[in-house]
Amino acid sequence: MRTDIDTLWVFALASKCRAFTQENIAWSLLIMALASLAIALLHWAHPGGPAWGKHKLKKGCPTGARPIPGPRGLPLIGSMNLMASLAHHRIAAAAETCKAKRLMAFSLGDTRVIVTCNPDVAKEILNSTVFADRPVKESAYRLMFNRAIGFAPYGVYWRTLRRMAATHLFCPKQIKDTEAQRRIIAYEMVNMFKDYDRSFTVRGLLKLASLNNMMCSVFGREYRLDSPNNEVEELRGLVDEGYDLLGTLNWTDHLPWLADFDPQKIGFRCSSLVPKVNLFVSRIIGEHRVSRGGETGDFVDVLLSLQGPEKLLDDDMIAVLWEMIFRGTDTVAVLIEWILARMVLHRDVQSKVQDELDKVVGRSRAVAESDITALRYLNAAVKEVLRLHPPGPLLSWARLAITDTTIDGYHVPAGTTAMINMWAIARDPELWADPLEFIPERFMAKEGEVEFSVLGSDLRLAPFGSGRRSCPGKNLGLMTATFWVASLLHEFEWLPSGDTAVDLSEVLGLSCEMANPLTVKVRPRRVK
Ligand code: HEM
Repeated sequence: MRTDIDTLWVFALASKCRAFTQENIAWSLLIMALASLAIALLHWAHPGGPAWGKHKLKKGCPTGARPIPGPRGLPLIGSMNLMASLAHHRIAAAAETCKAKRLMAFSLGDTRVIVTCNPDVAKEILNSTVFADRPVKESAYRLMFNRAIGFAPYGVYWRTLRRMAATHLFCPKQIKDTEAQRRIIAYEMVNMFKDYDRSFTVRGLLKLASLNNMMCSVFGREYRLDSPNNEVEELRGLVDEGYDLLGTLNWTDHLPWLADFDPQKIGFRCSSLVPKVNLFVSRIIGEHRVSRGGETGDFVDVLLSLQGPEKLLDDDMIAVLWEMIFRGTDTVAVLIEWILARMVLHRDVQSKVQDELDKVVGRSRAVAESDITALRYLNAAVKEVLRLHPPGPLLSWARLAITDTTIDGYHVPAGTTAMINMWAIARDPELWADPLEFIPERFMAKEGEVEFSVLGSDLRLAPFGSGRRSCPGKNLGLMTATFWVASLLHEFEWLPSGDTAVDLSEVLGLSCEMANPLTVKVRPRRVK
């Protein structure tokens, strides 16, 4: 408002001054417009586009620094189009065209981005302390994720949260202690699928099962899959809305001059979601406060029991709990749907998994989590699905350079966003034989060989990321998905639906899921 008034004064004074004739003002405006255009073109002419050009003009570059190759995109907005739909495909194609698979630069409006489709460079980025931060994302901040692990700035607070979650939610003992709840949910899923005598879609039930599982670990709430519940329905709605908001490319993150207009209504939607989340989670925290007798059962109890410097404010606690529910729900369900789709498509692989289940478990009892290590072929099939369909093809959340650094011999300035195209790496013909074929056998270690780990040590396939900010829920997520798939394949033969073929098209939001939900029929194979 103040600037508007100041501008009016300038124009009022100018109109009194002879030099400011209408003609002169028009000329000045034209010259200013041409100068802005020239600057925009100068920025845009730099490899990687306007954000890189702008930085070079403002801050310069160390002498002898080569520019990182990459598309220029359009003046001002750069390569926003790369992030439109299926960004992992578009970025891989651009890297191929620019011969910049190792490292490519591009601009998203004012944001400088680097991306790699190479495992060595990915390792350099993910394992460097310089890239231990996350880029600012309006929706993440508005949805409180900057107070939770995922978007907390790298530092003492983030480290405290990671340590706490590692000790009380993700450590092997805690995962073992929550086995019973996953077994009960597997049992409920089996019973529900058994009742379907026609073809059906699996997605809804898988998401509900994952949500119930997280509700139990985090909030200590136990719900039945077969009886609808208002609380679960409400949370499902909140998670879906949050997922949509975080998964949408927000133009104002990259074009700050758009922020006041909120053209995609993301700010508005976040503002109406946050009070609902606050109310929901505070209610559960309140109930725990009343019923606590000093014992630590679920994750809310753990957070409430923290004392001294670790003690969290209520708002921080809400953020941490909401993030766990949020992150733990869809990733697991999305992965299971892809695995089942591949099993329906590749019936020979499905039969091999079932033969192995019959050998290791037999048909007289249900699968237990303790069987999973011995199910080597099933584990190989899960890895092969993670290779072809990583739930986060760009590793979901990018990284941010805290200081200037050098990556693959190129100078990368502080404040640059880094992405890893895990999808492209996992399909690279130079790294994988017949990369588009579904061959679980490639992950079967031969005598004397070490099993391939997908947990972040080998960047040819690291669907949970790597380094300091890798996924803390990877063991829990992988165990849950593998165990539930083992149970579902042990109990049923999975068949195509008849009228709807399995369609492997993808849609990318925060996770990459099947564009057309999997529709199947099942035939029970374990007679009790
Ligand atoms: C199939 C299941 C899952 C997949 C594929 C997955 C994938 C990922 C990926 C790619 C990242 C980013 C890693 C990086 O920047 O290097 C991440 C981060 C994260 N994940 Fe997972 N995730 C899964 C399950 C879970 C579960 C079950 C939880 C919790 C209950 C969880 C909680 C988190 C959190 C809190 C972060 C942020 C870590 C940080 O910034 O320090 N994830 N996940």
